[in-house]
Amino acid sequence: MSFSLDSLCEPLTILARDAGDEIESISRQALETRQKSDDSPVTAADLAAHRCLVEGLPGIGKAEWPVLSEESASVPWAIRSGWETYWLVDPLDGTKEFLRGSDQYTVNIALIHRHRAVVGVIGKPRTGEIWYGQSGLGSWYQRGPQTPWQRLQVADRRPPRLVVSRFHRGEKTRQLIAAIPDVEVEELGSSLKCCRIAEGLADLYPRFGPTCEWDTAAAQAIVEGAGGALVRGDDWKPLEYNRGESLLNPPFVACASLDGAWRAGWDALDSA
Ligand SMILES: Nc1ncnc2c1ncn2[C@@H]1O[C@H](COP(=O)(O)O)[C@@H](OP(=O)(O)O)[C@H]1O
Ligand SMILES: [Mg+2]
Repeated sequence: MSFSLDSLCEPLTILARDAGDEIESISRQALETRQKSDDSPVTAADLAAHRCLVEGLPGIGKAEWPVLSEESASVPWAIRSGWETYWLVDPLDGTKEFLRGSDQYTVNIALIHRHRAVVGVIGKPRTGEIWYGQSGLGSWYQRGPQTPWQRLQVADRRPPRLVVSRFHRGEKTRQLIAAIPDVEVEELGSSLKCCRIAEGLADLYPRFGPTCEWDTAAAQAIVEGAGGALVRGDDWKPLEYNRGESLLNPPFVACASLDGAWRAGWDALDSA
């Protein structure tokens, strides 16, 4: 790509914090909730963050890069199929967590180039924390606007530490947990599960239930930048983006290592 990705870090970080401020300025008590077709909620906070990102992104990177947002995702495949480089965003990932008063929701911004997530930014609006990653090159964490960036590196522990969704788990996740001896399990909302892996504080995030491309893109760049992987659960290849009409991801795992101590439990599940 004839573009210096390093120059994106500062403006993307500022934009993710601005979108987070939009979310925080809206009182969750007064929120009206509408259900989307996949039965997930959408609120004025999602829409305020969406507007902030859609207005801000064309001024970052190249103006001609399109923006695909969870809140404006109905771009026909006939148009999307011509996109080589575009922004893929989830303005408020973890809306259910937001509505229940938890702080486990995020703003996700990814740059996709030729079907791969090359840059990812995840902001945690309640705390002002930011995770930034460039796939294969490095990932960093910043606690707040004036604090230094820290380099992230995955750590592969035995016995493995799993992170799972609080609301979207399913029977197969339960079976996997039962199949891994001495496993530790932490429940966490949104893409923060992948941030935990990038930080070296978790080893595996299995996701068998449905997710959309904007849920994983930023997280994948950050996990890969920290030395980990985010792969399909069937062929172990990295998740790819904008490959067809559907924006649903297949089942996947994010992990510190594909040969982690959890793998025997996974293989036993597959052959059962
Ligand atoms: N039936 C479904 N189809 C598609 N995506 C779904 C879904 N159920 C949940 N999700 C995705 O899972 C995300 C929440 O994940 P988690 O439980 O790990 O926090 C939701 O993010 P949003 O809150 O952005 O809608 C949503 O995108
Ligand atoms: Mg989401």
